[in-house]
Amino acid sequence: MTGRPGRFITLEGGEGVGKSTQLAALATALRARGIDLIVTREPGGSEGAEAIRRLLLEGDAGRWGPRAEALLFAAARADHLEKTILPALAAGQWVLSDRYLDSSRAYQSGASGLEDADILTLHRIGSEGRLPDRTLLLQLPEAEATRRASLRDRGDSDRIGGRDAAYHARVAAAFAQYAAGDPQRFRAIDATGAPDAVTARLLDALADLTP
Ligand SMILES: Nc1ncnc2c1ncn2[C@@H]1O[C@H](COP(=O)(O)OP(=O)(O)OP(=O)(O)O)[C@@H](O)[C@H]1O
Ligand SMILES: Cc1cn([C@H]2C[C@H](O)[C@@H](COP(=O)(O)O)O2)c(=O)[nH]c1=O
Repeated sequence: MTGRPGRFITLEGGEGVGKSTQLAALATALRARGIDLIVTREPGGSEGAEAIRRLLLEGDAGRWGPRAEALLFAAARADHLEKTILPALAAGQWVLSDRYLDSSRAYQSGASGLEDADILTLHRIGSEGRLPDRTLLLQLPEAEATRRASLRDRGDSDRIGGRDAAYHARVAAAFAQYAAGDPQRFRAIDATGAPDAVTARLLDALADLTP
């Protein structure tokens, strides 16, 4: 126990925006400021949720329809929250998560056509509607995101990352819309430029929460 409240921070964005790179850099910078934290990810972050991750991301494009996919993401999130996120917060740790609810809103609703209200209902049932204290949305121009995603995947993208450009454009537009609708929780971060410059922007966006 640190005596200070744990904070729940999520990093969101489309493919290739640099979430993994920035999560690692942010964790290092926050630890250097004396913050005790864990780094986690979705889908995954607990034993059960990692098993669901494999179901979701491996296999044929048509393995799951949009509804089954949304239910699986919600089930994985429920386990992740219960087994990993809530215990860490209760112990006073910060939790930095690579993706969370807003990815389901952007991918399964905004891009796949389910209702946002239905995704939020699944979240209420599965995860008591728990929201992050701050959501950092990394944003890149489409061409740069595509370039970085292909560097990352080297021709071997997963079931969802491999969807077409129009799908990923809808994901990016949905993220932007959700961020604009909730400026208290979201901060939109320009992810262009050198990694260190992006990390500095992320730290600025957490300045009101850091000790
Ligand atoms: N600021 C940056 N400038 C140039 N290249 C970057 C930058 N940040 C990350 N990259 C590169 O872009 C690719 C994608 O980065 P990364 O894996 O961090 O992002 P992501 O796709 O959002 O994360 P995830 O793997 O969690 O989906 C990697 O090859 C990484 O080295
Ligand atoms: C949490 C979550 C994720 N997705 C998608 C987004 C990505 O294509 C993959 C995860 O891969 P990453 O390299 O680990 O980012 O899953 C989704 O569609 N819905 C979600 O709720």
